[in-house]
Amino acid sequence: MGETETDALLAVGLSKSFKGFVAVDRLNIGVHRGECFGLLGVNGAGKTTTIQMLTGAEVINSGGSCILGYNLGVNRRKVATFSFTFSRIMVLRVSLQYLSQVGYCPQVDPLVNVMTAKETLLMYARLRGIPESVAEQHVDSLIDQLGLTEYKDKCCGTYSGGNKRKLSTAIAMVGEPPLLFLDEPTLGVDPVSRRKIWNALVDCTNNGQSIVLTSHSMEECEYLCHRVGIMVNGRFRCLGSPQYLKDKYCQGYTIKVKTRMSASAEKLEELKAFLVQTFGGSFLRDEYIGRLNFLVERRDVNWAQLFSTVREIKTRFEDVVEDSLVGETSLEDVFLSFTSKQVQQRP
Ligand SMILES: Nc1ncnc2c1ncn2[C@@H]1O[C@H](COP(=O)(O)OP(=O)(O)OP(=O)(O)O)[C@@H](O)[C@H]1O
Repeated sequence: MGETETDALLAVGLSKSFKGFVAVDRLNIGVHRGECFGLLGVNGAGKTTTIQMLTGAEVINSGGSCILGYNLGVNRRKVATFSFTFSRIMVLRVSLQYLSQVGYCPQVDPLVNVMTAKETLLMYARLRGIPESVAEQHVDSLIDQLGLTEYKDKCCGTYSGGNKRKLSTAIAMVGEPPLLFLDEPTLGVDPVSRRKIWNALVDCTNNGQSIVLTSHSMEECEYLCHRVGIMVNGRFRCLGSPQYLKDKYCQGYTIKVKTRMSASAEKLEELKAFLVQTFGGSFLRDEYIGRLNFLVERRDVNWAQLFSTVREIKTRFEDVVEDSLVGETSLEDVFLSFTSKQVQQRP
C-alpha cells in the first residue's frame, strides 16, 4: 500500500457503482514518488473509472484517496470547476485545484480541433501558471520530446489518431506536474513514436514525477512500470513489479506451435499429449485457429531440453507442425492467467 507523507497517491477502499453495477470494488492503491504504476485489465475491468475517480472527474461512492495532500472522499462532487465545450464531441473538465499538480491524459483526446499543438500547449502552460518568459521554450521542448515538431503549427483537428494521442500526453506533461494520470497514452501510436513517448515518461519518473498509467501493451508496462496491478471485475487480483509477478505466477516457459490446416484432429491430440507428457507440469493454456500455446511451469527444465523437444515435434509430427517457438513466460502470460477470470456481471 503506501504512506501519505511519502506517496504521491494513496487510495483506500475506492468503490464505484453505476445503477447497481459494481465497476470498481474496494480498491486500495499507493503510488510512490517517482514511480510509474500500471493499471492493467481487460476492457471493462474498471481502469478508466478508477482514474476518473482519482482525478475527480467521477464521483467516489465509498472509500477515499489522498493525492499530493488533497483529500477526495465519499460522495464528493466532481472536482471539475470549469469546463470547455470547444468542439462538439469533447467536453474537457479541469480541476483548478489540481491544475498545477496533476496532469491528466484522458482516454478521449481533450483537443480543440481549430487549435495547433503549440497553441494548445501554450494555453495549458498559462493555465498551469508557467511564466510567459519560459512557457514557449517549455512547450517547444515537449513538442520535440514527443515528436510533434512537424505538426506543431497545424490545427490538431487534422492530426492522425496517433498524433492526437501524443498531443494529449504532452498536455498532461505541461509544467512537470508531480503526478500524471495517463489513460492509454500510446493507443494507436506507431512503434517508433511510442518509444519516444516511453523515453519522455522515463525522464518524468527520473525527475521524481509519479505516473498512473493504463495500457493494453504488456511491452509498454514492462518497459515503464515499476509496479503493476491487474484488475479483474473492479478489483486487483495481483500487484507487484512485472518481474515479481512473472516469478510468482508464471514461472517457466512457453511453447507456441503453429499447426497445419491439413492436420487431422487425431494427430493434433497426439501432439498435445506428447508435449504434456514430455514436460510433466505443462499444459495447453490456450488454443485458437491453428495455434497451440503451452505453458511449461517448471524451473528444472533448461533451454537445451526445450529446443530438443521442439526439434523432435517438428520431425515426429511433420504433418501437424508448421512452425514452433519457445520463449520465457512474459507479463502477458500473467495477464492472461488472471484476466481469464473476468466475468460479465451486468444483469
Ligand atoms: N458512466 C457510466 N455509466 C454506466 N456504466 C459505466 C459508466 N462508465 C463505466 N461504466 C461501466 O463500468 C465498467 C468499467 O468501465 P471502465 O471504462 O472503467 O473500464 P476499463 O477497464 O477502463 O475498460 P477499457 O480497457 O475498455 O478502457 C464497464 O462495464 C463500463 O461499461
